[in-house]
Amino acid sequence: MTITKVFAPAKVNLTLHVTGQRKDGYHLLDSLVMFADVGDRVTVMSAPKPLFEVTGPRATGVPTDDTNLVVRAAALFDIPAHIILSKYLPASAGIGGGSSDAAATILALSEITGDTCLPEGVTDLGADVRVCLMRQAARMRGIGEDVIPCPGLPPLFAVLANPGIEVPTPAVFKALANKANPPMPKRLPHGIKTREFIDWLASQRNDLEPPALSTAPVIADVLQALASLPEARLARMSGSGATCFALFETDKAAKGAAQLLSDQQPAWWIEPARLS
Ligand SMILES: C[C@@](CO)(OP(=O)(O)O)[C@H](O)COP(=O)(O)OP(=O)(O)OC[C@H]1O[C@@H](n2ccc(N)nc2=O)[C@H](O)[C@@H]1O
Ligand SMILES: Nc1ncnc2c1ncn2[C@@H]1O[C@H](COP(=O)(O)OP(=O)(O)O)[C@@H](O)[C@H]1O
Repeated sequence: MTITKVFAPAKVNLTLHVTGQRKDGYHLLDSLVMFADVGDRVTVMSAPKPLFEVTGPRATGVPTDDTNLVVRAAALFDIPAHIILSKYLPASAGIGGGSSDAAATILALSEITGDTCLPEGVTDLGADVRVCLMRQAARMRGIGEDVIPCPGLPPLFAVLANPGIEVPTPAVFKALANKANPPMPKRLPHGIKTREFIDWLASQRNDLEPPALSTAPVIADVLQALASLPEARLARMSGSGATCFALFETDKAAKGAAQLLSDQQPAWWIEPARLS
């Protein structure tokens, strides 16, 4: 039996500019994305018939049927598999948990089958799956299908915080007042130091922050708590929320701040993370 284990990192939208809307309702984005060293785990075993299990500390409420993006991703391959999804990331949280799980499943099954081409239907799994397959710093445009790697950026040290409420992505896009906002500059930073990179990020935006705040006002408390942490240089929301992040210049500062925030807010999901 072949066993393949693949990590499914949290996706963090360091910036998220909404630049337009297509006729089918999907929004055009310009987003700089990095991946965290915290995430879910997908274990795939070749098996005589398909079997799917969800375990882990954040398994509650995650679908175990064929609506799970892992099952949908596995269905793109011709071989049956026993798949165990270990959930560590909160769901509907703006950090692409389901998309990253789907990408990890595709990577695992590609390794098992030896297929080097992506199966057809990947894009239909969700707008974020392409960038999650790349799992490195990337610029994402279009509705998520246009993804280019962004080498030359320093890793960042972050605290991720989620107040425990699920924020559905469609509701946040619907509440967005202005759909046509400026994109990021044509050329993104390259070969810069951490402090300059964070200063540059501070000059960019997440256009979904205002509509997410109107949908879930607790996000303002999360941003305020993150911004108040010692040595925090920037606090911002990821994706359509509710997970927010604070950025620090060192690993030590991020880990200390995560501990402090966990003491203040024991009910929130809080993780220190390295982003790259
Ligand atoms: C907003 C982002 C930013 O990275 O992240 P999350 O907040 O979901 O993590 C993504 O674009 C989300 O990607 P994903 O979660 O895969 O979205 P999908 O399943 O394809 O779409 C869910 C719904 O979001 C809206 N949607 C999504 C992507 C997009 N470019 N425009 C949209 O309007 C649509 O209403 C769609 O029906
Ligand atoms: N593997 C999965 N993990 C979490 N949620 C999933 C998964 N597959 C499907 N879903 C469904 O997708 C919805 C969005 O979850 P998720 O991908 O975590 O959102 P987001 O992209 O905002 O972080 C959830 O409400 C859940 O019902």
